[in-house]
Amino acid sequence: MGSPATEHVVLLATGGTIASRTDAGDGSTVAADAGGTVLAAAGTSTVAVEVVDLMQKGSYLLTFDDMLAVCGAIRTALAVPETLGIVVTHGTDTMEETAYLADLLHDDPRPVVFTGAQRAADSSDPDGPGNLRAAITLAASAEARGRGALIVFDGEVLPLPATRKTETTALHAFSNPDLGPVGSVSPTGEIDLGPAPERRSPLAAPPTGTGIRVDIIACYPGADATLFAAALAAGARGIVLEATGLGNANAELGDAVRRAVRDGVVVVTSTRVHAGPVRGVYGAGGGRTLEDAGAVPSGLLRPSQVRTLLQALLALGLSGEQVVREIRQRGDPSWLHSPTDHSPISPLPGKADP
Ligand SMILES: NC(=O)C[C@H](N)C(=O)O
Repeated sequence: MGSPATEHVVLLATGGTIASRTDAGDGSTVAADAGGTVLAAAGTSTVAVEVVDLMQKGSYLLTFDDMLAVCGAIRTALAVPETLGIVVTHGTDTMEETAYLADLLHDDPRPVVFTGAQRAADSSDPDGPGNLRAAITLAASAEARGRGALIVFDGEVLPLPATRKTETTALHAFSNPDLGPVGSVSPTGEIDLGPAPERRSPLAAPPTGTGIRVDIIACYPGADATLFAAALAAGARGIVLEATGLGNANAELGDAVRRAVRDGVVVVTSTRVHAGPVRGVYGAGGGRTLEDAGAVPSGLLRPSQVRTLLQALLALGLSGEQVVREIRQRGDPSWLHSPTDHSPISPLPGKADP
């Protein structure tokens, strides 16, 4: 990579709105700037930054292999001893997926910090430069070590997992409804971080090109099993139910889940609700029925992130039993809450914790 011999931060540029401009042809907003331009917009930095252009895409266009390529580039950059930390500039739409995958695979104390923008680079008041300055500061800091991957956005530092994009246009694009932010970076670069969470052991890097299919199926009033069956027909090895409430579907989907699990498909129940755990409590097609049919409750993991985890586990070729264990452990609310002072989730009646 020809990295500088002095300590530096590596900026991995992938595109997104932070690198986007208005297309002269059709007026749409498209990723256009290389990483050097994105960095220049942030002004001079006290820390040296090496730019690596990985791709130039809106993050809504990324594939699982693209996400793995980002993780591979992180590993390559961390093989250089002078690398202090990594910044990934990324579209906000699917930052929660790539950052979570990076967090799952991260086996190094040095920080990996994802950031982006809500306003394009050619807007009159872009937010990308400020976000990038904060990300570089954090990636170069000793305070951020040992915390895996982080998202820094609009001054807030957010942990993975359970962080997701919760605003389509507001500058405060991300939140973590369950765990909250872990700290902040002020506009002048002061870092304030809470206690570092205990980390689960890292996953091995899955191979690219496996083509393993994992689909998300939404549950809603009147939903039938048509889309679930279509996913299976398309070859899905895993299905995430974006269920209602505590993780509920209906009797028809419950029957479909039972058959799919019997055929070796991993079915995970997540929820469309923003906060709180998924639990198998209700019958008649609710979460209890789904769990009895063999679905795995995702704990605090929302569909975007548990789909990423499931795809990684299946690509690693783990057994069904191992996949289920990993999902239960990595979504476990008591573990995700444990190292911080966030209030614990109150127990629910009717079903013991998994
Ligand atoms: N704000 C953004 O970055 C959204 C953009 N569409 C993306 O995800 O690439």
